[in-house]
Amino acid sequence: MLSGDMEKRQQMKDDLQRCIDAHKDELHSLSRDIWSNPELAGNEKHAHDRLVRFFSQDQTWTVQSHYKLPTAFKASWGPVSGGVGDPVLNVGFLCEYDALPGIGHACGHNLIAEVGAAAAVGLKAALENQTELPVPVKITVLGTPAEEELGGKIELINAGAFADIDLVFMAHPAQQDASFHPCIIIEEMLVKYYGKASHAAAYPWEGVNALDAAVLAYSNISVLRQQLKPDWRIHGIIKHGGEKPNIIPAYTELEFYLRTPLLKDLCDLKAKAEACFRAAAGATGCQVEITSPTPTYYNILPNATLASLYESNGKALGIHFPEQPTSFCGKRSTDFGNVSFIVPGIHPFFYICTDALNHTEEYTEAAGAEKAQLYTLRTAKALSMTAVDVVCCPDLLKKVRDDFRLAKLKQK
Ligand SMILES: NCCC[C@H](NC(=O)CCN)C(=O)O
Repeated sequence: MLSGDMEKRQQMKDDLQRCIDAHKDELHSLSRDIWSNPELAGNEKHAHDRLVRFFSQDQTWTVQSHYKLPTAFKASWGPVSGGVGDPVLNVGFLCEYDALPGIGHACGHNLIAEVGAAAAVGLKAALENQTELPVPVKITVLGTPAEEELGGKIELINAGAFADIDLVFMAHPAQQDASFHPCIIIEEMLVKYYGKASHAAAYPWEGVNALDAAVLAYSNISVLRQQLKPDWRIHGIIKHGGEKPNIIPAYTELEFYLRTPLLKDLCDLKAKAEACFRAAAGATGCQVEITSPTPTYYNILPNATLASLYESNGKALGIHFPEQPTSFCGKRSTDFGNVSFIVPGIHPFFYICTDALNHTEEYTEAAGAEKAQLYTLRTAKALSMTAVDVVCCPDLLKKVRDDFRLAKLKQK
């Protein structure tokens, strides 16, 4: 027999599930439209407009397009319950929608957008008729572009977009369901070599070969890798290697990603990498310019209370959470990590009915397939149900906030 409070929460969870199911075709159309029109980081114009239209069709949402960033948006609803002047609990849901170059939505960000929209619409349905919540509740949906490049969430943090948000939820497609999986710190290094052109056959001795520097740099990093800790990563490309075989390259450009679990390790890895890049310049007589053009993505802070609630709600919906997620490793990164340092939240991973790996063409196909929908909507329901638990139970909200404070202390 459920207690009165539990009975009310269950009724709210039933309401949100019915609402999400009632909107399933519209939600699928939303993510399919985004999937069919892949746009790169910072250029998600169609996705932005489509999501703004999705929320604007319901006049009870207050929608701000081009919110602080050209392709970010904000949709707000509420507050409900409580009296004028009462502190408001602002629950945030994040939508990502940037694709990858050449392979479209190979990370399923179209489904991230669908999960965020569905969970927000579901929570609204659960709250609409509530007049006696512990605190007034507001819902904020943030369209957070450019996760794969630029770090849209970090720009939004710096612009104050998260200042009044108390909880934050999103979920990411993967190969299995996991309420938490470690995502690590990442920093990009852009390396430019400047040499001197000359005819590569007639007067090669007159040239200073920037491609030699690039090749040496790549090789230096490749041998450095043997001496790195097993959970560190460094990987890169030669973005520009020259114009023609008979012109000794005067300019080359390389892009590298450096990843470590902890910030102090990142400093160590950056120093080792920089030594590799400068050695290549010295060996060839080139000048070198080393920059970090995008902000550092932080690791995701865990929140045990939110993760446990998510698992409990997910299991009630039939989600299987493997003891140890095996088929995908944690060596990936996300700008949600930076959000997790300023707002308590969760970023679960969810199965979409494929064993394909992210950032592959097979995953792109899976992210646009009908069979991903059941798992996508189920994830949205679990997120929304978790939000219901927290907004209805001040003790849980306190535990969430305690977890957040403890996790941040452990980072020091
Ligand atoms: N330049 C940042 C790359 C982030 C990228 N993130 C992911 O793959 C996670 C989901 N999109 C990464 O390479 O880890």
